[in-house]
Amino acid sequence: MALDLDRIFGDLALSQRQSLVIAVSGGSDSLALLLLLKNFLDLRAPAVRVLAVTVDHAMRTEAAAEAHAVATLCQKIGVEHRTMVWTGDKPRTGLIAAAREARYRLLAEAADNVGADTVFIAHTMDDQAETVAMRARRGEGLGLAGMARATLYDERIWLVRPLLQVRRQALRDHLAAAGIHWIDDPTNDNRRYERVRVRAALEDNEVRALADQAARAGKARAELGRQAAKLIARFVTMPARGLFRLDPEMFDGSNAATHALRIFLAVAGGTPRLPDHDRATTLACRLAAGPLRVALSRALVDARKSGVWIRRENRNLPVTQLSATPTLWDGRWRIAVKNEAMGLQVSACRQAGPTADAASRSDIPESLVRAAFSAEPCIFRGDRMVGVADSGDADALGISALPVEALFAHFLPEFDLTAAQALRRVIARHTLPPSPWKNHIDADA
Ligand SMILES: Nc1ncnc2c1ncn2[C@@H]1O[C@H](COP(=O)(O)OP(=O)(O)OP(=O)(O)O)[C@@H](O)[C@H]1O
Repeated sequence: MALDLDRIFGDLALSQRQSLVIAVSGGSDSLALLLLLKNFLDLRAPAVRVLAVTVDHAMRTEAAAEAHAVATLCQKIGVEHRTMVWTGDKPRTGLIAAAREARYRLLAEAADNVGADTVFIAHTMDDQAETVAMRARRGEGLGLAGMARATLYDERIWLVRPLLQVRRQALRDHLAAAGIHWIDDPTNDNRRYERVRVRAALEDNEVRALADQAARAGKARAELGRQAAKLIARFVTMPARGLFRLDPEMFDGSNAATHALRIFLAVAGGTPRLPDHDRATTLACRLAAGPLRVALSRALVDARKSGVWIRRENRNLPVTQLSATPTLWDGRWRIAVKNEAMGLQVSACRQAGPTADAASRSDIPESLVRAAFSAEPCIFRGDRMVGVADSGDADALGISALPVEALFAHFLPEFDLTAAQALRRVIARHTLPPSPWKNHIDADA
């Protein structure tokens, strides 16, 4: 059966983009994506510039020749190609995860170089089914949504997966019909990997069922995010540095209220994952009942008459030497210094600071403003405090400090975008780029 290009790509907002990157390993899936995308653009958006990128992880000797084979094919079909090599030392443990991290970094770098905000990757329905099966085995609730059809990388580049509804065999048939050979990655047969074992155990008819289940779970998660975004817009504020106020009215027993609570616990605590679902649900119920003070997932929740207040728990705050390469401090701030030789560190302020504005408002408890401030980042030289990390004093020393939300900063699946945008309005950060899928319903719509 011929693959329907409009069905695969038709809902993507491509024509207003000047350039796109496509990640091509040389395997069947990404080669097929390359041909299909090229055909689609020739028909529907011929002005868009396409750059195919192959990452050579410098881990197998054949990799350079494989990248070269992709380059040759690209030349034949009139697509620009670039090989990006992962240079530098490889870690002894966690090599696969490090390679993946390096791959996305290099793909994003290639995209930056051509002014593209979109990188196409070729995950298929088979990959999706395997992902969901693996996550189900580990008991990950929200993970059952699988991979999103678009994921925002480092707050700026969309990783787009247009083939999540296409079977791998259909792609191979397409390549065979075009007389194109692909590379078989030997790790695909190595039973040491969980994914390979899961793949082998999946019956053919289970693949579609699991992918459909993932699509339904993805929709449900997006809906939960939209409901939570509405609650966030209505009930959440950040009246002082590092201090969130959730209106007690928000806690109406809904899943959306629990979801919003989990988001702010993660953001205040600087964690890359949402806190445990069941513990957060219990907490949301207790918050509706009355005053309470409890720590969960590095965040401290203080429920008073004046509101439900959330801030970073004042424990285990790191002390980090500053360098020219930005460090993620406490999962909450990205901080760098131009001149490493100055010997500056960042650690928690630990003292009352210039927060008089907020504290002078009678409805904001001053003790909480001070407590929240003391867990914010300050710059130190030895024992002497130089200033708050994002103050003019620090700026004058060549320090750059940007708040980040570890929860959403690195990989943000499209189904969490609406909630992330609502959060960013609360903390007054610029909004994130809209999904490249035209039919995404965002909070702004
Ligand atoms: N070496 C590479 N160079 C360029 N693109 C690659 C490379 N390896 C993988 N990709 C891209 O990523 C897609 C997914 O590849 P693969 O399934 O091997 O990665 P993965 O490790 O499972 O990815 P993830 O960890 O994101 O699920 C490929 O179809 C291709 O688009």
